Formats: sequence, structure tokens, C-alpha cells
Amino acid sequence: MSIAALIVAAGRGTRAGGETPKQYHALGDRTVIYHTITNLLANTDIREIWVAIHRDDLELFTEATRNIDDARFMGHIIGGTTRSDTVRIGLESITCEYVLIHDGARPLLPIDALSRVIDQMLISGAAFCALPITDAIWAVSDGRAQSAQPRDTFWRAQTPQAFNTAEILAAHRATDKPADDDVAIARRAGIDVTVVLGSERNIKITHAGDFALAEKLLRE
Ligand SMILES: Nc1ccn([C@@H]2O[C@H](COP(=O)(O)OP(=O)(O)OP(=O)(O)O)[C@@H](O)[C@H]2O)c(=O)n1
Ligand SMILES: C[C@](O)(CO)[C@H](O)COP(=O)(O)O
Repeated sequence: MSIAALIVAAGRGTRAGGETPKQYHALGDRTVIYHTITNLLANTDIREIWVAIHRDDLELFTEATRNIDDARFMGHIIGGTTRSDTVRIGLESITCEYVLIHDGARPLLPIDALSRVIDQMLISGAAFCALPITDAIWAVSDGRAQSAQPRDTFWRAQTPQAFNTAEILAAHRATDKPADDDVAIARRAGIDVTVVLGSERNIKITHAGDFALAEKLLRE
């Protein structure tokens, strides 16, 4: 049994704005991507870590990862135009039996959530981190509440999303329609994916205000 991690970090971070893409933004005394990589290195079952980057970011990436001294950190792959393209391109380089696909923009993944998704992947073949919804959920149209939705059936997806590598690569090759995440690609191919509890700490930096939240969570 061998496990790789594929970190997708080839996006432009347009919603977060700023001079450099969000994954190279400072977080504490390092960068977002540095934390993302080292959080995955903390699990010794992971044999290889690959990072898919944008071709314009090679210098930023090299600088951000200069101090990572671990033979399991394999370096970079050039990603694609959409997140789904980036994942498919990255998967083509992975030879381990299993793969964890993780957003470069999630720099605060706790080690227990990482263990949960790996353990469940090894039991059922595919798993992903998510959070149950506690608030009431309303379908809203034209600014008005329409119908209450059954909140127990909805979960907020996070990453890592973990699969048998051959199965998720085949699922990606079988579709050219982009998707929000790899669970969606897996489901299109009929793969069963088990949900495990993620973490409130495992935020995705999406908007500029998320940097302050990430700094606060890092300090706690
Ligand atoms: N072509 C792309 C697009 C996105 N991603 C990665 O997918 C993750 C989640 O995507 P998102 O938060 O939407 O990042 P961006 O695409 O960078 O953000 P935006 O949509 O605001 O430009 C990020 O780590 C991002 O770098 C990627 O690797 N390749
Ligand atoms: C994969 C993902 O992080 C799951 O929550 C998310 O869908 C990717 O980010 P985006 O904001 O939907 O592009």
C-alpha cells in the first residue's frame, strides 16, 4: 500500500486579490503553501507529495519551499486552466496506489482530520473531509425564503479527498466537464465516496478577509 498527496495550487486567486496568488501570501512567518505542504508531511503514511503550480509561479514556489528538507517532497508539476484540469494532469504523474487531493489554499489541515480521511480511504476505497451543517437551510429565490431544506442531508465539502489513484484518474479521463471537486468527478463515474468529519480549522482561503482568520487560527 502506498499513498501520495497531490496539492493543487495552480489557481490565480482572483477572489482573494493581492499582488501574488493567495497560496504565496504570508501566513505567520511562512507562506500559505509552505503550511499546506508541511501539514501533509506530518503524516508519515504519505510517501510522496506533489504540488501542481501555475507556470508563472515557479520562482514564488521555489522561494516558498526552499526550507522544506524532506525526501517525500517531490516538487512541482505544471497545472491546467481549471481545477479539474490541474488534478487530472497531476494524477498522470502519480504512481502510488492511493492519492489524497488537497487544495493548496487550505493551510490549516489538522493532523486528526488527515488521519480520518486516510483511515476511511483504506477501509472503503474513497473518502473526503466535510462538515455537517448546523444552521437551518433555506432555498431562496429573488431574496425571499421558498422552502426549508433537510439540513441533515447536506455537508460542506473540504479537502483532502482521497481515492484509489487508478480509479480517480479513469474518472477524470472519462469526463471533460469541470467540477467543483473530485468527489463530483468520482460520483459521475459511479465511485462510492464516504464522508468523514473534517475540521472548522480547515478553511479555504478564498476572499481577502480569510487571511486574517487564517492568522488567528494559526496563532490559537
Ligand atoms: N486552474 C486551477 C484552479 C484552481 N486550482 C487550485 O484549486 C484550489 C481551490 O480553488 P480556488 O479556491 O477556487 O482557487 P483559485 O482558483 O486560485 O481562486 P479564484 O477562483 O478566486 O481565482 C486552490 O488551491 C487553487 O490553487 C488549481 O490548482 N488549478
Ligand atoms: C474542492 C473544494 O475546496 C471543496 O470545498 C472547493 O470546491 C474548491 O474551491 P471553489 O471555491 O469551489 O473553486
